[in-house]
Formats: sequence, C-alpha cells, structure tokens
Amino acid sequence: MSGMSEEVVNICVVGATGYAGVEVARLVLDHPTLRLVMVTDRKIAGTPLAEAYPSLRGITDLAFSLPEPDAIAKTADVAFLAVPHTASLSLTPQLLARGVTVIDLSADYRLKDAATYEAWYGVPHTSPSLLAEAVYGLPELNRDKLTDLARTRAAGRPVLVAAPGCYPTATALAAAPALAAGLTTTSLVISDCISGVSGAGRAPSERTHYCHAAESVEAYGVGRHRHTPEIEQTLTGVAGRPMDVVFTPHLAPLTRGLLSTVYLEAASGVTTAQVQQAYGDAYAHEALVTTLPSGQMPRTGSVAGSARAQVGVALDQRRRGMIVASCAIDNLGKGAASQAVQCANVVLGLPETCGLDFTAPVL
Ligand SMILES: NC(=O)C1=CN([C@@H]2O[C@H](COP(=O)(O)OP(=O)(O)OC[C@H]3O[C@@H](n4cnc5c(N)ncnc54)[C@H](OP(=O)(O)O)[C@@H]3O)[C@@H](O)[C@H]2O)C=CC1
Ligand SMILES: CC(=O)N[C@@H](CCC(=O)OP(=O)(O)O)C(=O)O
Repeated sequence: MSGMSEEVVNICVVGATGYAGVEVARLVLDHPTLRLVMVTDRKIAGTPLAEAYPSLRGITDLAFSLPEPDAIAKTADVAFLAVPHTASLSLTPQLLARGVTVIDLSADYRLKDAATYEAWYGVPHTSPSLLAEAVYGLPELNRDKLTDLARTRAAGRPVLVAAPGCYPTATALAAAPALAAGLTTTSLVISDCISGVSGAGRAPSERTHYCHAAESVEAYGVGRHRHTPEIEQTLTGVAGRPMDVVFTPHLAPLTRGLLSTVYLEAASGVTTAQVQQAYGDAYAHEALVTTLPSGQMPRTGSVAGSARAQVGVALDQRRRGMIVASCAIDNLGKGAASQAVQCANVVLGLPETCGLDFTAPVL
C-alpha cells in the first residue's frame, strides 16, 4: 500500500491493548487524514477494540488482529509499534522489508550504538544496520532529519522513526535550550523526573499496584535506569560535546503526567534575563512546546490529555549559579503517542500538528 500526503493513510497500531497503543489508536481515530484499519493483540484477536476500552464504543467497530507482518503489510501503509522493548527488534525489519513505514514507540532503535543497546537492554541488537537509518523522533530537535525521511518515503521507500521515551523527551526539552545557547560549560546534567503510573504500561506489578503506588512517591532505578544512555545521546548531540547525565525517575500517584526537572551549572556571568530569553527563543516557533513566563513553572495537570509540553526555567544565583528548568508533558501524549503521530505527520508530508492541535481538559 502507499499513502501520498493528501490521501488517506492506512494505519496499523501494533500493541493496541497497551496504554501507549490505545492512545495512538484514539489519536488516529480523530485524525483527518490517518485511518485506523488494524489494531493488534496476541491474546484477544477477534475481540472489538471497544470491548477492551469502552470509551471507544460507538466510535469504532474495529476488532483486534494478530500482529502478522504479511497481514499488516496487506492492510496498512504505516505501522505504529507500541510494544515493549526487544519486541520490535524483529518486527521492524520484517515490516520495512514489506514496504511498511514504521513509527516505533519502543526503545529498540533509539540508541545509535548496538553495544550500548546490549549493555542496557541485556540482549544483542539483531538489526544494527538499521540503527544508522532510524531517525530519532523528537521533532523540536530533529525536524530536518524527519523531513529527510519524508523525501525518502515520497520516493517510494519505507522509513523508520524511533520515537523517544517519555523521560528522555521531557529531559531533552528542559535541557536543550541551555545547552544549545552555551549557557552552561560543564558536562553534567542532573535530571529528576516524576512519572504517572500509566508510564509503566497496562500490566500491573508490585510497584504499580494501587495500594503501593497511591498516596506515595518513590525513586526507582537510581543510577541504572535504561533511559540514561538515551538522554546522554540526545544531550550530547545538542551540546556538541560529551554530556553525562545523573537521571533519577520517581513514580507518583498520577494516572498521566511526567515532569522532568534538570539542573545545569550556569557559565560565569549568565543572567536570569539571558536564561529566560534563550528558553523563550528556543520554543517561540514551536506549536506544541510553550515556554512559560519568567517566574512560572509547569504542572503536569496543564498538559494531561494533550499533545503539548510546557517548559519553565529559573536561575538560582546563590553560590554556584544553577539553571533549573522543568518540562511537563503527558507521558502518553508528548511522551509517547502524540509525539509518534507528530513524527508520522512530518514523514507523511502533513502539517506537523495535524490531529494534535486540541486543548487539554482545563480541570
Ligand atoms: N506508557 C508510556 O507512558 C510510554 C510507553 N512507551 C513505550 O511504548 C511501548 C508500549 O508501552 P505501554 O503501552 O506502556 O505497554 P503495555 O504493556 O501497556 O502494552 C504493550 C502492548 O504490546 C503488546 N505486545 C507485547 N509483546 C508483544 C510482541 N512480542 N509482539 C507484539 N505485540 C506485543 C501487548 O499485547 P499482547 O502482549 O497481548 O500482544 C500490549 O498491547 C513500550 O516500548 C514503552 O516503553 C514510550 C513512552 C511512554
Ligand atoms: C513509570 C515507569 O515505569 N516508566 C517506564 C518508562 C516507560 C517508557 O517510556 O519506556 P520507553 O521510553 O523506554 O519506551 C520505566 O521506567 O521503565
């Protein structure tokens, strides 16, 4: 199948029983150009999507299919892979070989170095040659490369987008303006993040059990979380020099929401006005990222359910001089599904915010 920019583009969501997958499905159902033609699950094939997620009753009659590459290629132009990491290692090359463009929400094609992948994910990368051609799907930092993919696809070849994770997205949006503007000369970024529980996926675990997660906040994966090398890769690219990251994720009793607060030592003489200006300029022309006025910091509640990010920044001028920047996103939105759709829009030659320009619930 082939989808041109003004035509309807047929979409398969692999892993649509999952939280990220059903969010992609929801966005595609409301999108003016994308058409949801297939949703997959390996356990409940034949069951209507709306039976698994009753809010979709009256909206779609589509039932789950098995994630078979031949069936996907027969039906869809683009596949969103909302599957756990390691699951898209083999699925992605099979779909590309069948002419299907892949927007992968998993971590399998984000790291450029296969050895780093193996070190952090515990399995060898089975398609290392694809790591070079996969484009990291953070449009605000990587729009040119995504636009290159649009040309490749328009020339008839399927392409691969590796959409970033929720923690790396929020951390990159919080830290990038300071790094790009040279406001810090050190190589260390500290990133403290807080995630809602849907970030851990649909399958319950001891850590995400209501009784454990409600009314409590905890750090986890300290010093060893697999997003560390992904964040370092992105920030190194922005800074143009090697960056080290101390990344500490926390789980908080929210359904949706992710807040990343980063700390970067300010270069000598940097002022609050310069910092605010750099952040304002960085996102002045971004439709989905807003820099808040000086003195304001973002809250997850303001972006929950939206495709947007909000960023706030301050300069703590006592002693060392620290830039403290915070970015709030919806982990399932800009941290996963809406970002994947944003990338698909670019790759398909559609307006980047097509289907994403809706407001979040205000309360
Ligand atoms: N939740 C979030 O906030 C974010 C998630 N992501 C990433 O998105 C991906 C999905 O996450 P999430 O929705 O939370 O996960 P879930 O556990 O909620 O869903 C995973 C989905 O993948 C399916 N699946 C599992 N294994 C396979 C396989 N081998 N082949 C095909 N389908 C499979 C599952 O269905 P079944 O097993 O029944 O087939 C299910 O539909 C992950 O890579 C995650 O890291 C990225 C950013 C944020
Ligand atoms: C709260 C929670 O458990 N979050 C998940 C991150 C989910 C995610 O975004 O994973 P990828 O970006 O790698 O796809 C975790 O810490 O593993």
